[in-house]
This record gives sequence, structure tokens and C-alpha cells, in this order.
Amino acid sequence: MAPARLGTRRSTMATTQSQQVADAITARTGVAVELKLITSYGDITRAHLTQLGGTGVFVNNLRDELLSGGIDFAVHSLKDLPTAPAEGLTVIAVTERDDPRDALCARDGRKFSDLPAGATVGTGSPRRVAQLAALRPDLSYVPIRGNAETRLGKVTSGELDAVVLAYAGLARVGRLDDVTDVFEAEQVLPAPGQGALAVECLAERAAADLAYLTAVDHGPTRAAVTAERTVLAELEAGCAAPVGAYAECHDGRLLLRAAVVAPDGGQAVRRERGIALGQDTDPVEAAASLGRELAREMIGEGADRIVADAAGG
Ligand SMILES: NCc1[nH]cc(CCC(=O)O)c1CC(=O)O
Repeated sequence: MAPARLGTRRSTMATTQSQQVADAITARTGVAVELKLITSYGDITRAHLTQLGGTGVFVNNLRDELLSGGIDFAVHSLKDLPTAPAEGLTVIAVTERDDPRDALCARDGRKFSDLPAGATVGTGSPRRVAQLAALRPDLSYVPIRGNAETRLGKVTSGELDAVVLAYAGLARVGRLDDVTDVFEAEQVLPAPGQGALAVECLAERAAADLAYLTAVDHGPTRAAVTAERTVLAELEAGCAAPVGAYAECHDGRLLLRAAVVAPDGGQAVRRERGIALGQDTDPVEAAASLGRELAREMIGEGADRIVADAAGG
């Protein structure tokens, strides 16, 4: 049988995570998988992420390839995947999450708390800027773009004092040696889905010839990211919104925390809520209703206005 075709973006991060999923699929099912490189708009555009029209810039070309049959399945960073379901496609597996935290890579091995007032910190993420500004309003946050290696280069060259990136992404590009500090979820809540990967394919093939892909699905991760992404969807926010959400499955309980923080860090709505995952409830359904309830509480406290102001301003 011909190997299955896994479509991936060309960056080191994308090819590394795709190869990891390919290897896991082959190990668990015996099915051979080959990588097929696809160029995405999000990789070539020079615009800032916040200025791009809508979400999904990193996934649209892969989705076109899925729909046209050029590839059999795709692996996406879940945090780049829009919450709206894509017509004709389904997420057949969510792999076990890697470290979900954000990391600081600073000059001279500095920790976040050691950065001098006025130090320049690069990040293209409104979620990170808002939460970091709430902790250290005395630092200067600079919007940056580009892949992880490009961003790290701005610290090595002295252009910036530090950058903040996802720990999982740094691990995938082999740059954990650059990490000088790691933010716990209590300080900076990760993006919904951060550190988790989604395997997407044609819906009509999911229960048929591609059913073997469920071998790499991880139930607790799927429940957790469902809760996180439901908060994002209910707030009508996208991946560029200042929304953090993180859920953990522990001892039959699912604990969800979320934060919406104004861009300058001044105003914030933070909530958490847990549920027991009962024997006879579907954990994904329960996770979705947990996310809906938490989002409603947050909207009651003005979270939707912070999201709308951040998008308009
Ligand atoms: N938006 C780009 C992107 N998409 C996924 C990751 C990191 C890996 C992950 O969260 O799975 C990154 C880079 C970053 O945020 O530093």
C-alpha cells in the first residue's frame, strides 16, 4: 500500500511536529506515512498576526489540500486552528499535549523578574502582551513576527532584551537551551490549545479508511482543549485575541481557568471552574458545557467588551 500523505507547513516547527505524529501513527498502527510540504499564507505574509484578516492563516492551504485530495491528513498546532468547524473536515485526533507554558528567552540568562525597567520584550501575541503588562507594566513590549528562530535571533543580535515564545514550540525546534524563565499558568495563562496538536482529515474518510488515525487521540487532552476552545468561541474571539485558557484533567476532574486581559494589562476578567467527569457522561460534552458556563460568567463581568475593544483598538 502507498504511504499515507501527511501535509505540513515547511517550517522546522511544523515538519518536526508532523514527523513526531507520523512516527506515532506508524508505531501504533503499522501504517507508513510520508510528509508532503505545503506553503501557507501565514508563512509568507509580512503583516502582523493581529492585522491579518481573521484566523486560520496557518491552516487554510492545508485545508484546501485536504479538500482537493492532495493529502490524506494534516497536523496543525491546535492553537492555530479556528474554533469554527470547517465544512467537510473533522479533527480525528488530538495528540497528548506537550508543555503548555510560555517561556522567556532573555539576554544574559535573565529571569522575567530580573529584567531592568524599560527592557524590550518581543512578542506578537496580544494575549502575552496583556498578561505580561499586568505583571510588569514597566517593560516595553514590541510586536514581532517570524518563526521561532527569527524571533530568537533578535535577542542574540541585541535588537531586543528578550522574547516570549511557547515552550512546546521551542522544544520542537531544538532551542530549549535559549529558555531563561518559564511562566506558570498562574502568571500567564497559555493560549487555548497551546502545546497540543490536531490531526485533521475529510469527515467522510474519518469513519472509513482513515479510522486508524484515532490511535493517536488522547482523551484527556481532547477534553481539556475542548473546554479551552469553547471559552474562546463563546467570547467570539480568535487566536489573536487577549484570551488565555488552560484546562487540566486530574483524578476524574476537569479544572478550567481562563483570563481576558485588556491590551495594557489594566483591566482583566479571570475565572476558574471545575467539574467531575462522571462515569456515564461524555467527557468532551462535559468539557464543552464547562467552557460555555465559564465564558458566560466572564461575559457577565465584561469579558466580551474587553475582547471587542482589543479587536477594534
Ligand atoms: N502562532 C504560532 C505558533 N503556533 C504554535 C506555536 C507553538 C507550539 C504550540 O503551541 O503547540 C507557535 C509559536 C509560539 O507561539 O511561540
